[in-house]
This record gives sequence, C-alpha cells and structure tokens, in this order.
Amino acid sequence: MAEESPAAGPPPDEKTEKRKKQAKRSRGRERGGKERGPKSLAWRKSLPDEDEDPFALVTGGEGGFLSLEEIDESEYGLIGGNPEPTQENKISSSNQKKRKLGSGGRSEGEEESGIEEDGESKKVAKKKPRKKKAKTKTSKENHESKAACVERIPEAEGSEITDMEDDSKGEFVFKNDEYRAWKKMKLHPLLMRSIRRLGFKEPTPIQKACIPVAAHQGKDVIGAAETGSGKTLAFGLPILQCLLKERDKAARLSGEDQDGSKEGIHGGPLRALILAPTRELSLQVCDHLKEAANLTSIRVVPIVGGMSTEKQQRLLKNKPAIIVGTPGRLWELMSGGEHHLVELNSLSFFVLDEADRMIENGHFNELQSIIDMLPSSSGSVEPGDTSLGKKRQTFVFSATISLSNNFHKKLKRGFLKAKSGSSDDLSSIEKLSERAGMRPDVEVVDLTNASIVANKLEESFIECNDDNKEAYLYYILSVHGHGRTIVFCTSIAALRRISSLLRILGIRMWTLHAQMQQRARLKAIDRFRESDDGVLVATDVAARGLDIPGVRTVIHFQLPHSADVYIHRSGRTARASADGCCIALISPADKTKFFSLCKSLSKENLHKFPLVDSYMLEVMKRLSLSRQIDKMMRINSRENASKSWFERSAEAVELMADDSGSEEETVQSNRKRKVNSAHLQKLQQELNSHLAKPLQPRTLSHRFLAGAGLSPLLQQQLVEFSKKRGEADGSKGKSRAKLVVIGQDRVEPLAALRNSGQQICVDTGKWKETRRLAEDSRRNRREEKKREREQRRKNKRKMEKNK
Ligand SMILES: Nc1ncnc2c1ncn2[C@@H]1O[C@H](COP(=O)(O)OP(=O)(O)OP(=O)(O)O)[C@@H](O)[C@H]1O
Repeated sequence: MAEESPAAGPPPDEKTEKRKKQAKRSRGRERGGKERGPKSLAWRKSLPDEDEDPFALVTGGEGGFLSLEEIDESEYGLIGGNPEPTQENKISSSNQKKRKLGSGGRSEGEEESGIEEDGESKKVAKKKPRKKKAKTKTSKENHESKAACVERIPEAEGSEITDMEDDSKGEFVFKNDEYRAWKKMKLHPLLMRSIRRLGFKEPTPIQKACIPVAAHQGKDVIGAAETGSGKTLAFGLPILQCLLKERDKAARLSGEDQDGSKEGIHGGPLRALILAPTRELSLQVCDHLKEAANLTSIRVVPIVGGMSTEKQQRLLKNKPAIIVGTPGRLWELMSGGEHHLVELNSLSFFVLDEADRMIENGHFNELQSIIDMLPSSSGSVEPGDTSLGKKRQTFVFSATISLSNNFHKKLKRGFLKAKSGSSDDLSSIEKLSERAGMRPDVEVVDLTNASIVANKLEESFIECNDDNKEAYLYYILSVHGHGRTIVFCTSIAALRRISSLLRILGIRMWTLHAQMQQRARLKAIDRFRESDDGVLVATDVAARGLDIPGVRTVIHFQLPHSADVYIHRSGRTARASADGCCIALISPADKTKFFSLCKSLSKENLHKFPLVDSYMLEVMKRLSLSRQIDKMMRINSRENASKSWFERSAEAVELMADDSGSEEETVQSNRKRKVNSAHLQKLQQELNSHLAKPLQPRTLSHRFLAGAGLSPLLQQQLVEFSKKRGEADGSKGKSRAKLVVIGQDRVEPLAALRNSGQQICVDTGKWKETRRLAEDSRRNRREEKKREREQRRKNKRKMEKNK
C-alpha cells in the first residue's frame, strides 16, 4: 500500500475504489484459514537434520517411527532474541471474578456485535432483563452518589483518592488499606468502583507499570508481560481514565452537572481504536472494557468479522467512543466510507493488542491500510492531555514482543521512517510502532522473564509415537481430566480426527477452528466455559488472548509452528495468578522441533508427565474400538453423501434416479449395508460396556472397586459404609478384617505432575556437540563419496586410454 497522505492521495473515487478492492480481499482472508500463522520472525535458528535424535539426550529414547502429522518443519527462536532476566511478576491473588465472553459478558455485546440469536443465544437474551435491572439499580445508586464522587475526582498531579465510604448498601465501600495499591494509580472514582466490583485487590505488575505513564503522563507504551497478566486493563484503564477526566473537565467548564451521558463520550466522535487479531479476542477485550466502564456511560463496541455488517453499521450510528475490532471487518467498513470510522481527527488512542500476531500474514494489508488512514500524530502534548484534537497515544501490547536495543534511538532519529518510509513493510513491531505514530519517548515496559511463559505454569511432555498420541490424549482426559482442558492441534484435519474419536469415547468436548461459522465458534466457547470439566479441541485460532477461567490443562497434541505460538497456547492456563500445566505430546518427528523450542525458551529442566502403564491396555482397547467405529461411520456417511449427490443430480435434470445396475447388485448392496450396520452396532455395544466400567489399572483385581474412574459419591458411600462396619465391629470387641476401599478421586494433571517430580535435564551444550559431530560425519561421508566418484571416473578414463 502506498504511503499517501489523505491530501496527496488519489482522487476520492479512485481511493474508495481501491479501499473496496482491498476490503474484498480482506473479507476472503478473514473467512479463510487464519490459523496457519507464519513462522516467527526473528526467531529462526537452524535445526538439526532428521537423522539426528537430539531428543534422545532429553529422554534417552530412540526414534524411528513414522510421522502421521501434518506439521511442517519449522524453526524456533525469540523475536529480538534477548529476553531480560527474570523479573518477578507477582500478580494479585485476588478473587477472580472472571468476565464472560459468552452468556454473561456478551449478553450485551452479542446484540451489539450483531450476532443473530438462535436456541443457545436465546438463553443469553433471557438473562438480559436481570442484568438490566442490576444496571438500573447501579445507575440509580450512581446518581445518588455521583455528586459526591465528582468532588473527589483525583487530579493527576498529587491528590490521593480518598476512601469511598458508605453508600446505602455499602457495596462500594473501600475500607482501610485494602485497595491501597490501586489508590496509588489515581484513577477516577467510577473506575475504582468497577475495579472493586471486579474484585481485583491490586493492580498486576504490568498495570502498575503502565497506568501511571499512560494515564497521567500521556506517554505511548509498548508493553510485554506474561500471558494472563492483565494487559487488557493496562491499556484499557488509561483510556477510560483520560476520557472520564476530559468529560469532567468539560462539565466543570460549562458548569453542568457531570453526567456520563453528555456529548463527547456518549454519541461523540471516535476516541479510541483497539485492534486485536481474532474475533473472539476482540469480543473479549470489548467485554472486559465494558466491565471496567460499567459505571460510566462510555460506549465500547466490537466490530468483528463473521457477524452482521448491517447491525454493526447501525451500532456505529450511535457513535461509540471506543471500538474494538479485527482489522478485516474494520477495514471493510472504513473502505466503504463508514462515517464514524473515517472521521479520525479526534482519535486519541490507537491500540494494537497481540501486536506481533498483527504483523503476520492475514492481517497485514488491512492493518497497513488502517494505519495509513490515521491522521498524522505529530505535535507535542501536555502530560495526560489527550483531549479532542490533541496528540494521539499509541499502545502496543503482547506477551511476545522484543525490541532491538537501540529502539528509542531509532525512533528519535526517525531512522525507521527514513528506512521504511517508502516501503509497505510493517514486518516488525518497530516499523509498525513508528508508522502508527509512536513518539521517541515511548515507555517500553518489558516484564517478560527468560522463559516468557507464565510464572505458575508447569510444563511437561510425554514421549510417544504418532499412533499413540490419541491413546495418551485419552489417558490424560480420562485418568486425570479434572478442570477445563484445551487440546491444541496445528491442522484442522487432526482436530477433526481426534474430536471424532473423543466424542465416540464419550468425552464432553467442543471444537474451535477458523472454518467454523462465527456463531458456532462463540457457542463452543460459551459451552466450554459453562462446563467444569469440559474439553475444547482447538486450532491456533484459540491460542491468543482467550481468557477462560478455570482452564487447568493445555495439551499440545501437535507442536505449534513457532515458539511464540507455544507460549500463547500454554498461556490459556495459569492465568491471573492461578496455576496450571501444559503437556506436549512428542513423537519422534517432533523431537527436533521440541528441542529447538526448549532451547529458544531457555528450558533446561523438563518434567516428564507421569504415566501409569497399567491403564494403557484398557485405554488401547477402547481406542481401538472407537477407531473402528469412526472408520465405519465415515464410510457410511461418505456413501450416504455420494448417494444423495447422485439423487440430487438426477432430480436436477428431472430424471428418475436409477441407483442399481441389476436386481442382484441391489440385493447385495442391501445385504452389505445390513451387515455393516449390525457390525457397527456390535462395536458400539462393546465400547459402551467398556465405558460403563470405571477405567482401572490392569494390575488391580476386579473384585475391588478400584481405579481413577470411581465416582466421588460412591467412594464416599463406601468409606462411610466401611466406617460403620468398623464401629459396629469395635463395639462388639471383635477383631474382624476391615473393609478396604480402594479408589481415588481423579487427580488432575498438575497434581500428578507435582507428585511425580520426574525432571529431565536438557543439556543444550551436549546437544550442540551431537549436532556438530553429526554434521562432521555427514560432511565426511559426502567427501568420501565424492572421492570415490572421482576415483571411478579416473579408472574409467584410464581403461578407455588403455583400450
Ligand atoms: N488487577 C487484577 N487482579 C486480578 N485479576 C486481574 C487483574 N487485572 C486483570 N485481571 C484478570 O486477569 C485475567 C487475564 O487478563 P488479560 O486477559 O487482560 O490478560 P493478558 O495479559 O491480556 O493475557 P494474554 O497475553 O493471554 O492475552 C482476566 O481474567 C482479568 O479479568
């Protein structure tokens, strides 16, 4: 995209036409496979050759199995390379009242984003009135206490927020020093109340670092912190703070009562544009900001693909102050000349969430076009003054950003501009930041530690061959399987296969991938969120940003293409000071990739996930039955599909479908169908009889109720029964053998991992040496062959001469 200022650009018609064309392209992209994210940018390190087995150093095992996966070879490394040494990122251990993307949080957003309702969503709609009622109550309370709050609005310079004491129900009382750390942030009382409602006792480290500089000093911020560390509010609160402050100032000047519904915020120009790479993430960010702005009248609206454009256009007519969206749909509306989106002179905040993903393919062109639409942001700004017509603040956030050491200098010198000004290239965060108008005095807040993953994340792996991956997956989900689990696949084909098997095996699960309809995607997330022990099988479309409370385990069924995706995937657990674990299933074909990943994330010790082999016989039996069932079901559905195709085609040309060659063939095919269906039924019955029993280790006698599958209720009843018998026996003074109850609650993977303590050392030095030796021996072999060829040629020439 050429770098044209609006003034210098092509005539309006030509420009609109150009935008429309780009938007059309972007629609196609947004619909299509976003999940094959390209490889990480500057992370690339060379990989060892296939004939090596560096993983053997980790596990001591040997490779040699066939790969069934669809994973491309890829390389790992960290953007920018040099992560800073560990910095303690202590996140508040506060009560985590999670927001809801789905049924709760989206009840409003769903309508706002134009999702059409069906059965599931109606449930959401039903919940609405209650929410509205609560809101009315709140706004009433607000009205009563608003005047008092207004008096206490803190000035950025100096004044501390006083404790908010007493309102009639005591709901917003900030007693003593409970929220002391928040008070230091000097946020608007309405925001403080929202924070109190959310139950966030103290700001997270990234919030502590970003809010003062962004909200009170008016600085641009590049923020990097571990997954689940509260980055959304780190940029969201400063935006809300500035808009509220501005509103109060305007009200004071005009001598009016301060009311959030006044012009300028509600029904005014666009003030903040927040871009995120996926639709789900945009909706989630939007909901999070709505929660924070709950007591104000600042409107936050999502604009994402996969939803009704007309409804979104209607929402834009209300002129919301903050828009959160995906580049594709935003650009589509912008290029169509949507008034609220193209009048950007009053835009005060531009945010790129998950910025490193935004510069990858798939978003690139739209992002570039949107950035080109932004008015020039040069000019100075008073600290904290982002009011209309003043300088725009830019925020760039992700868990995986690294910048070159002289980034500040480069910005100051306009070095990037000089270098990239004429090109369309936004391929690095640095170029992107510069192009978006970031100022040289940008505050870079990097709180990532060397391994980048969340502090409380326990990482582990299981070494297996490709055929056994499904068995180990089923093992984890059935032997452990406590708490929500996300299983990540790299390809949709693999996702479809394992989800089909797991469904047959009776695992409660949902799928999420880019080829699903948007409504189905959101429904899957909602249902997963509602189920305590649910399983979500997803591609990397769910890798970034999704904040689903209670995800205890992440399973990398297929390794991701790059280390940053591994970090984001793993970051779906162990969020906001909670703990969690991830388990990578490593086949021989994955070892090289896995080892590179360990190396680039500086992992020296790895947990081997503990397995009890005695379960495996039963696991394999069940899996084998489910594979047979799956195969038969596929054949049946293929036959049905082709048959109905034949019939449909015949109908289309008004012919009677003659589906049989001869009577004999018809009889034969009917017989075959009957046999198949009887066989399928038999297999299903057999599997059901297995599933009806608890999964138990082979070593234990079947006379005992044993194993991990015993229900807690039955266990408790047996324990009580045992106690009663013991007491009864005791009273009689007889010494009879006690009834022993064998069985246990299912131990969740994290607990199993912690109990096992099996750590394996990754010796990268040794690995390097092995690589070097392997390369040497390969080189020697090549040279040897070359010499032999030369010798043969010489001999041949000699022989020819002698003739
Ligand atoms: N100060 C806080 N105290 C406790 N919890 C918080 C606080 N701020 C945010 N949270 C909660 O932490 C969770 C993670 O927040 P958020 O989604 O913003 O993280 P993130 O850093 O953007 O994660 P990711 O990098 O995966 O996108 C959310 O459930 C949010 O409600």
